[in-house]
Amino acid sequence: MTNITVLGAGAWGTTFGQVLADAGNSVTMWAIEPEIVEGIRDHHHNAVRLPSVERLPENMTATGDRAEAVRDAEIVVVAIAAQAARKALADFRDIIPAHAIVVSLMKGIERGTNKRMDEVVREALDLPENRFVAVSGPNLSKEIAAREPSATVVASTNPYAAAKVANACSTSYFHPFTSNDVIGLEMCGSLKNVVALAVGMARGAGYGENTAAMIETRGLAELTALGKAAGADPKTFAGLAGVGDLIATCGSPLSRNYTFGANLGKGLTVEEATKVSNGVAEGVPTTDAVVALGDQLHVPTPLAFAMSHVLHEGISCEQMLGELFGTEITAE
Ligand SMILES: NC(=O)C1=CN([C@@H]2O[C@H](COP(=O)(O)OP(=O)(O)OC[C@H]3O[C@@H](n4cnc5c(N)ncnc54)[C@H](OP(=O)(O)O)[C@@H]3O)[C@@H](O)[C@H]2O)C=CC1
Ligand SMILES: O=C(CO)COP(=O)(O)O
Repeated sequence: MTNITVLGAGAWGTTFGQVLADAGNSVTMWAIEPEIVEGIRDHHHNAVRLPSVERLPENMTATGDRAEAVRDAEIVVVAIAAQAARKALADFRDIIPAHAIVVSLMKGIERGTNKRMDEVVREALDLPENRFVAVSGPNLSKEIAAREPSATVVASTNPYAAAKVANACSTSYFHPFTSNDVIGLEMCGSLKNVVALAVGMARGAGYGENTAAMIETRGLAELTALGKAAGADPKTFAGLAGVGDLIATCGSPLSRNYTFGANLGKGLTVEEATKVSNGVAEGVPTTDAVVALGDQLHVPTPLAFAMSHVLHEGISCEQMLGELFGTEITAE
């Protein structure tokens, strides 16, 4: 049994907490909102973020006190909305135990700095590379919360840390694979959200399978090119964290990014789609960061560029699709 603390009791943080508890660990959730803390601690229920689970495991508790949350942690899992992570983690910088492994579940690129979450977490906590682990894959929280069979990828440049975290989250229904490609994992998880926005938009506008397949495949080419330029292993993009997560996220209304895009395709404004979103749609702020990262790495990002015009200028789905390809015919 390992003492594990999860920072952020959102839909995925709480679900992953349940996975860790099911695997036999002692799990402490940390959340800001007293209502969420009391719900998990006193009633084993997160009515705000994960109402579909009636009773969370007994070996799962919660606190709003930062020092108490991490005091005995051997593993600290971060599941905070990506754009808020740096600021939220600053308060934990001096209190996380010296040898604890820190795991990021987040899928986003920081707007303004264009940094991946491995970079943000390590900078915010002053964490050495060998204590950082990323987890990413086709992991729609509601399905895993219902204990439906799923797999994920656990990546670290330190094989011992990856193995420790993989063992800690292995259950009969949740199967972790390990990898050493942290950059690839981060790029896949973040960029697929932008692709899901575009696919959702096309679906919301009424288009079918061909259009969805076109966006997903061109999106995969875009995220692979950008990932390679950032230093990722191209093999990662063909795996669970790449194609796997694209299939899950671009194909399900359980995805907040897909749903956000679908609402845009149905004619809602960005403000209206934000209001009805059930949790964070990371692709929205990440879109600008992907365009900026593309400029920085000299990689064309037509899909992210077109989606940034949707988000900032309100262009239609037809216009967005029109922007994906120039008039010139090129080799695939
Ligand atoms: N849901 C899913 O299926 C999956 C999600 N992910 C990724 O995991 C991350 C978290 O997602 P998820 O839990 O679903 O999102 P939710 O929208 O359900 O929750 C977001 C979490 O971030 C916290 N948060 C937001 N702002 C702050 C802040 N300033 N300080 C501290 N905490 C803050 C929220 O706290 P509060 O509740 O108090 O607002 C909440 O715990 C995202 O990056 C997402 O892409 C990855 C795989 C699957
Ligand atoms: O990352 C996810 C599934 O793997 C969840 O997607 P959303 O954040 O769009 O809900």
